[in-house]
Amino acid sequence: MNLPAAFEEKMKSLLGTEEYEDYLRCFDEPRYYGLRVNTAKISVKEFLKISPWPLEPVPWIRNGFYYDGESCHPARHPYYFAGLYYLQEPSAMTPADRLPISPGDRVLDVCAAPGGKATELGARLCGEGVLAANDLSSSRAKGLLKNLELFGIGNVLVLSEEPGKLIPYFREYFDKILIDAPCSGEGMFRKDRKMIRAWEEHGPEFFSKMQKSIVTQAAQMLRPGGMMLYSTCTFSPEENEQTVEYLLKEYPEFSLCEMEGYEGFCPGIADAALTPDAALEKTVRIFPHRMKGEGHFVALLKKGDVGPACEEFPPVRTYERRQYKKPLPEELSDFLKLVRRPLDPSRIDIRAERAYYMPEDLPDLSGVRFLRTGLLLGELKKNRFEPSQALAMNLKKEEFANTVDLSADDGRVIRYLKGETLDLSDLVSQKEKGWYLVCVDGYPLGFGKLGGQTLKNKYLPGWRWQSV
Ligand SMILES: C[S@@+](CC[C@H](N)C(=O)[O-])C[C@H]1O[C@@H](n2cnc3c(N)ncnc32)[C@H](O)[C@@H]1O
Repeated sequence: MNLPAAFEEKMKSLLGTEEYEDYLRCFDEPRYYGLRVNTAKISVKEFLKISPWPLEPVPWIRNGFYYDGESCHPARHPYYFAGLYYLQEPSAMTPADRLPISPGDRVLDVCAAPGGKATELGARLCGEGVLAANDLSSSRAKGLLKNLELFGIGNVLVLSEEPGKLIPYFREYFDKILIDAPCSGEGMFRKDRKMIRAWEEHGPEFFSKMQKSIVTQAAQMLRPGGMMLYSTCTFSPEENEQTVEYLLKEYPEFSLCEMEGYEGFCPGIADAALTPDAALEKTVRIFPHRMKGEGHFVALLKKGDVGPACEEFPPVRTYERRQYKKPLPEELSDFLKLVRRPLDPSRIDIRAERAYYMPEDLPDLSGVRFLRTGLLLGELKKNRFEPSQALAMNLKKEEFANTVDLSADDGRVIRYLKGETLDLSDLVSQKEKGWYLVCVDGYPLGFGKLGGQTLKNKYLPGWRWQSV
């Protein structure tokens, strides 16, 4: 294994020469493949009943499992297209799992693309509150939007901004913030050898400056009493303990919190800070030679309360609701009669022929670069309404009046995902027609329009199943 000499030296001083040998040995072991169940769509118990593959629990993550990536291909199964799980390296499941989220929270994921953590944060909101998922890279933010839509998360903002630009809009707005920072990726050397070359171009020093700026910007958007989780997939103290140390120095109202432990977790290294601080032992380091996952660092922090106890949780600021003032277009209200879920009409916003269902209590976002605000319900076309793929993924089967439910081994499922027209003469009568929600084993995949026992395919073309 050809590791940069400077990296080797630092790892030896971090681990000691003997343990460093254990670390090197794990480069010869196979990588781990992980799958995280989308609990917004299916419980872990139900998923285990229908899982097409043997799964082994990731012991420190409630909804995380190992699978055999050499023989199983969960990304090529209809359940993946139904958004029932996310494929994620097991250690990378830790940050979102250890940030406590309650339905109704306002949550910000500052560096969110492609959505490995944001999808879990969104699932735990259970449709209440708001998830703002941001990523500086607008091309990566497109993938983030797709993953959030696939997961069925509708109470979202997908933003693409430099975090400092967001401060005036969201000062002390969020209850929870996750910063999965851009980093030198040392923890991924074992899984992805390309990271070694990247490290040689931009190492810890480069990323540490960026991280300090991101954490201090994010700190200003957290409300007093709120919680922040900082994570990286690297080992270097400059990017881990020292970034946390910097935040604590700049914002003394923050303090480190204990998080739920696991026997393989190592405490953060107090001496790795510029001024050693025992509180840093509350942070967690994950080493690939100590447990079945790649290298990570996770720190959970709380923003101090202000003033006396009665002000501990200042009232949540509310904003004037932007309302669509005119009555809803008839074609939209007709379509919404098929949706069996209480919708608040004042949350429907129509912009440029597109209808959205907006999260509550948003600040005015004019001037922010975004890819999505709210759940895209669909498009108003000439005298008709076309529901969106995002809406199909956000609905549960029982929340739509007309459904076609196919079993995963019915060949029509893959044909539907490929964009083909389906013959449904065995399932529906001649007189049935209109919008149908197509499901696999009870989990929505997308819409189709039925007429004469034939289903016209309305699956989003950009998401179609590609033949290999
Ligand atoms: C470690 S990755 C995030 C992975 C993501 N949390 C996940 O679990 O899928 C870091 C991300 O930070 C983004 N990024 C880099 N600089 C940034 C900045 N200043 N503000 C926000 N995002 C930034 C990168 O585009 C990259 O997508």
